[in-house]
Amino acid sequence: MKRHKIILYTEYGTYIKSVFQLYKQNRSEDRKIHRKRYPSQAMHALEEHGVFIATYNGVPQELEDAIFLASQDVFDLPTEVKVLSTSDTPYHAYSGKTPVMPLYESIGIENATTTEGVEFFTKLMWPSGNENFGKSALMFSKAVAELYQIVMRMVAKSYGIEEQCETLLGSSVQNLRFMKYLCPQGDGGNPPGMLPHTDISFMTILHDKQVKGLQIKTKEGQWIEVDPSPSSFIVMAGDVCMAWSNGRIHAPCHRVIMQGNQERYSLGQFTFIRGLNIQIPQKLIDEDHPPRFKDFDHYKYLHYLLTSEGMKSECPIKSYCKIN
Ligand SMILES: O=C(O)CCC(=O)C(=O)O
Ligand SMILES: [Fe+2]
Repeated sequence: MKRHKIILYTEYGTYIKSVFQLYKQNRSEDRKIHRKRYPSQAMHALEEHGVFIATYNGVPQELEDAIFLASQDVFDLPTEVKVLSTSDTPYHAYSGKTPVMPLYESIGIENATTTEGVEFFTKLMWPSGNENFGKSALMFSKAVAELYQIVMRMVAKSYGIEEQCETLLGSSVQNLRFMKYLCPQGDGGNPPGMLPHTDISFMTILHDKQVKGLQIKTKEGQWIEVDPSPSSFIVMAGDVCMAWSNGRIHAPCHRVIMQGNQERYSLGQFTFIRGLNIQIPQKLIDEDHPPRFKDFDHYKYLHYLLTSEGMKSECPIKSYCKIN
């Protein structure tokens, strides 16, 4: 089996630095924490911050170039074609330049780690085919899915729930979304690139073409700007992971603010859990941590988000399945 190197960087702003401080007493010389030595680093980062930046060598430079070319290719299509990307699942369809987020446009491939998923999308966009697009999307999605698995196995090892984790991984579906943000025009105040939110996924892995914009809110309420760098993948817990972990893992609020005069392209691989009830692992329940969430189905939760109750709720995951 191919082994990928993953380094959890801890040097991005105060946000990530505070993760570093946890380990400072054990290591004096370097600020990179290797997976073998500190498998619990991922778990701690997700509990404390809900996010960390992984430097991951599973996406070689050629694939990196190819996937951003693919992204440009899809956004260059006429709007009439892009709107053909519909979905029965909320938040999975094409979304473009809405009045609340006029700079933002996104389109996604469901089941992007499967040939069928990628072919379905490619044929919809390019009925006469686009081999380069299909190849890059599938390879990129598979590589990022591998990073997701590495992270989840690290987390599971720390919690002692390796078996349940494999079941969860077996039911994980990857949706790859291409995102594009225009630069703000004129001087009449900056419209948001993306409004503040927490993710509706189990986990999200973000990667951008090195244009700043993403900001993450700390538990203390401070917005931290994420500095993009090559090979950096932002691993972030979604609301569903928070509930699954019995509230131990934090799902951070984040947003995109466009500043400079460059368009921003980013990629998000969103993991959803299909065909398996989300259930808090027994090991994460004890006297000090009574169960805080009922079992639930991730896709039913997605549909709940569009109900009037879900839309009104300040924290839909809690209104949906929190035990009072
Ligand atoms: O473009 C980004 O970096 C963030 C996108 C995001 O937060 C989302 O799609 O949920
Ligand atoms: Fe997000």
